Amino acid sequence: MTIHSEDLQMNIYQSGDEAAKLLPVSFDQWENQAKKVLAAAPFGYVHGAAGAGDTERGNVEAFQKYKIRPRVCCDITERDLSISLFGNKIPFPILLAPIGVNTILHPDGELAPAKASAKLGIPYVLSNVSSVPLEKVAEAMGDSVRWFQLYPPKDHDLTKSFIKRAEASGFTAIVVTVDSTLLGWRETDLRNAYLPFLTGHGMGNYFSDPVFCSSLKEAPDKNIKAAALKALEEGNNTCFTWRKLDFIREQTRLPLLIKGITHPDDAIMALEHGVDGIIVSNHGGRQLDGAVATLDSLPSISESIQGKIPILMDSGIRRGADILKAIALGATAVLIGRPYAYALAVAGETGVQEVIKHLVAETELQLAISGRSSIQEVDQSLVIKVK
Ligand SMILES: Cc1cc2nc3c(=O)[nH]c(=O)nc-3n(C[C@H](O)[C@H](O)[C@H](O)COP(=O)(O)O)c2cc1C
Ligand SMILES: O=C(O)C(=O)c1ccccc1
Repeated sequence: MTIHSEDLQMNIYQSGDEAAKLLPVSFDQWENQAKKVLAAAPFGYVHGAAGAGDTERGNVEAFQKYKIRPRVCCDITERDLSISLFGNKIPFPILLAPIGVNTILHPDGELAPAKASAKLGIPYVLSNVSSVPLEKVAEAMGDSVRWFQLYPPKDHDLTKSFIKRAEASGFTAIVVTVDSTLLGWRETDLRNAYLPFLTGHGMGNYFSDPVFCSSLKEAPDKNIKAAALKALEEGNNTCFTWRKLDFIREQTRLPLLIKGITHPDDAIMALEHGVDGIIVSNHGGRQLDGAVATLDSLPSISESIQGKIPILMDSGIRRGADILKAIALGATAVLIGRPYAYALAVAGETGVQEVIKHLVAETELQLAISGRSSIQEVDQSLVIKVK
């Protein structure tokens, strides 16, 4: 999809009285509307963070330490936001982050963001804990680029089964998330006694898996809670080490990415263990409280990787300026989390498309007004650190 930022802007300006009826423009508005349409517990699940919320706040605040230093009198008539990732040309440096349990947000569940990303032409990273099984998501996406995120199960046969199913359904990369072998301390969810998996949300891939089902005493629909507890136990893979990553590496020739890296030494370990890409992430502050912001992690990780494999980044991206700063500090692309989750709750597939279109338009205008005509021209010289 081509997005003409000035046309998009002008359409909104000229909508007059209709403007009030249009979908939100800013992240804050999406969040406020999601709060209105959702019950307190599912809203709290998305909004919540670990512990005191320091990591989550820090992710957002880190962007203020860097300021864009524009150049002027550059020809910015033509703009190009496209990047190349594992042989695919992607129109904008944006992916949809893996977010599980989408049926708590919208009846279409993961089918809505999957279709939205297919229309936009950006990769969709499907969560291991999606409510809709991966085969159904693949069917809805045609040939569009999709990656599968894995919470590495303890059981090696289940691991193999998930990877084989993803390969058979046309997913073209595997993302192993390594920051969540235990669920963080999330006070909002504890207060609401709310864990959506226990009522069967987010279990699409497990409950449809022959290896998983054969490990149960009775079919998942006979005892949803028991089956969900078993799935969560598989995910509580507290003995997951680099050796287990090697096992995953051996199972697939697809590009393998590791998600949840914030230390440069771990980035080097990951490279040595054969990954093809690194996702600098702290899970949007939902796992470890008081942790380093991902933007602050980027320069040292970029330094240690030396351009050998792509570095992607998420956690706290809310605006076009954030995207440019992340790219300036070494990211090839960013993943968007909560902004699309809120838009999904408010307006389903249309909402997801809309929130991403606005982000793209803002990024393009920011790029141009800062004196660059292509994402390839964005490097460290775009920003200065001010505090
Ligand atoms: C409701 C919710 C569910 C999530 N589920 C997953 C998941 O299943 N797998 C995963 O790797 N990350 C998951 N994440 C983390 C996101 O992939 C991403 O790292 C994070 O949302 C980025 O931060 P942001 O929300 O500030 O953009 C989830 C995040 C949220 C908000
Ligand atoms: O809600 C999450 O952030 C999430 O991705 C998750 C789900 C299950 C176990 C651990 C993390």
